[in-house]
Amino acid sequence: MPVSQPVNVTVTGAAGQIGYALLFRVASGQLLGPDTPVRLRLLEVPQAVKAAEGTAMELDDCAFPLLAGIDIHDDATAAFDGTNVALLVGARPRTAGMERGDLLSANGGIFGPQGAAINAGAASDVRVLVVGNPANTNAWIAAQHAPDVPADRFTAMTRLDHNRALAQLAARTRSTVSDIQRLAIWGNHSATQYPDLTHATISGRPALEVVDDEAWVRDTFIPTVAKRGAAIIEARGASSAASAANAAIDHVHTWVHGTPEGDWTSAGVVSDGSYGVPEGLVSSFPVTSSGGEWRIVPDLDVDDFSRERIDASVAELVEEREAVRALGLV
Ligand SMILES: NC(=O)C1=CN([C@@H]2O[C@H](COP(=O)(O)OP(=O)(O)OC[C@H]3O[C@@H](n4cnc5c(N)ncnc54)[C@H](O)[C@@H]3O)[C@@H](O)[C@H]2O)C=CC1
Ligand SMILES: O=C([O-])CC(=O)C(=O)O
Repeated sequence: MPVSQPVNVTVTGAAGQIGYALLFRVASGQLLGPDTPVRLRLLEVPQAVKAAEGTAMELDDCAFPLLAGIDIHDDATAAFDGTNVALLVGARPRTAGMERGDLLSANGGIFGPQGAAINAGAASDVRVLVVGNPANTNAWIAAQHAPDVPADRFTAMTRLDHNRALAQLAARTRSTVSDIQRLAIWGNHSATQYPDLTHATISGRPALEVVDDEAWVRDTFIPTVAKRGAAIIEARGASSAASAANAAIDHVHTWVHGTPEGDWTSAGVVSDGSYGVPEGLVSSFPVTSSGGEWRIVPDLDVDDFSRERIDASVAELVEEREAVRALGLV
């Protein structure tokens, strides 16, 4: 990615609540670093373009030295033309009475064309992060419509789950999040996800030994992390926004700048068949990043409990993929 030339960052759903928490941080340099100017490309549906214009006015008013310009679009082809980083946040949320198939169908109608637009015009180094739910399957749909873009450029966000797990474990063990390494989220960004402590360490000691309470891990830690999105909605009356934006910043920053030596993080990436996850599915794995590429952490031992949890979440991903196929969306 160029350092002196502005990097084009396209954000879809720019007028939504995550968009509002995300754009200012991108423009201030937190996404790509303090030496990289950015040009923002905002994509919204026509009825939300005016709100996006309001956000753009506020971005101007911040006088960010790294912000090289803002373009606002209601057309995906224009919004992704020449884009280097695509943050696909805008999605059709689930509303009362909506079945899973309806949600997949509505989002297939968004992420298929956006994948095609990325295929048609994005820069050759494009990196895509899908935040909009169902994030893994939306990323898979977009990738299916972008045959000329290497599939590993399409990723789904499970960094929020990873960060939630770090916070829960730190609180329980009276440690800090920086003491914790090698925690992992596996599977789907949904309630079936598997937050895995079996390889995690806290200040170098096995996390499970520090916790020393299997029942807490099984009955409290895992469900708390997996259902945190619903708990935030219940408490706030709206879904996670600032923490989701923060995780998107973390995901792309790590992708571009790498993981620290000896540690890893979690991201939804296209499976290469590792750990029995069918090739091609976008599943969360423990991953490292270096040279701008994610790599699934190889050769981890998977115990019986973990195997069962990973398989259950991956089964849900397979079901989503089959439902999308049955709907004729790919
Ligand atoms: N992966 C994750 O960890 C998380 C994912 N999410 C998901 O992120 C998505 C966005 O959340 P919020 O910002 O809170 O929603 P929101 O409803 O506040 O904003 C969504 C925005 O997307 C726009 N939009 C809809 N269709 C679009 C299209 N085809 N092109 C461009 N823009 C479009 C809407 O006009 C709206 O402004 C939701 O799907 C939510 O479930 C939220 C939190 C965490
Ligand atoms: O649960 C939701 O609707 C939003 C979400 O993905 C999360 O907060 O993890």
